[in-house]
Amino acid sequence: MSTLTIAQRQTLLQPLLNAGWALVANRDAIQKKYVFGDFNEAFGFMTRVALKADKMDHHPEWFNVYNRVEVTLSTHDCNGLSEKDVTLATFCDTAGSKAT
Ligand SMILES: C[C@H](O)[C@H](O)[C@H]1CNC2=NC(N)=NC(=O)C2=N1
Repeated sequence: MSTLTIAQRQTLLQPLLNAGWALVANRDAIQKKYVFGDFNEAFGFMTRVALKADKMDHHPEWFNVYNRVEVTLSTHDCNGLSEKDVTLATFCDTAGSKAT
């Protein structure tokens, strides 16, 4: 697994940035903050993402308090953003569609 090429960053990353993901300062990673109606919705989101992550063998770095979930994605094996991060970020946005 290698990090995204310059071209891939334009074609694959840009749509995620347009959808609310942000580049993390001083790190080749992306982050998105989700706000749900309550903890139940937030944890349901985390459950769906966790099952997908384990199936992909590609796991998020995340923080949850009550109805908020902050997801950070990067690929440790290549120390940067890879296509796996794009896949998981896209899944997060589908699984997190109830977020405000
Ligand atoms: C041994 C296991 O396959 C690896 O450690 C996997 C697990 N999950 C992972 N998750 C992420 N985000 N990056 C990785 O490089 C990674 N590697």
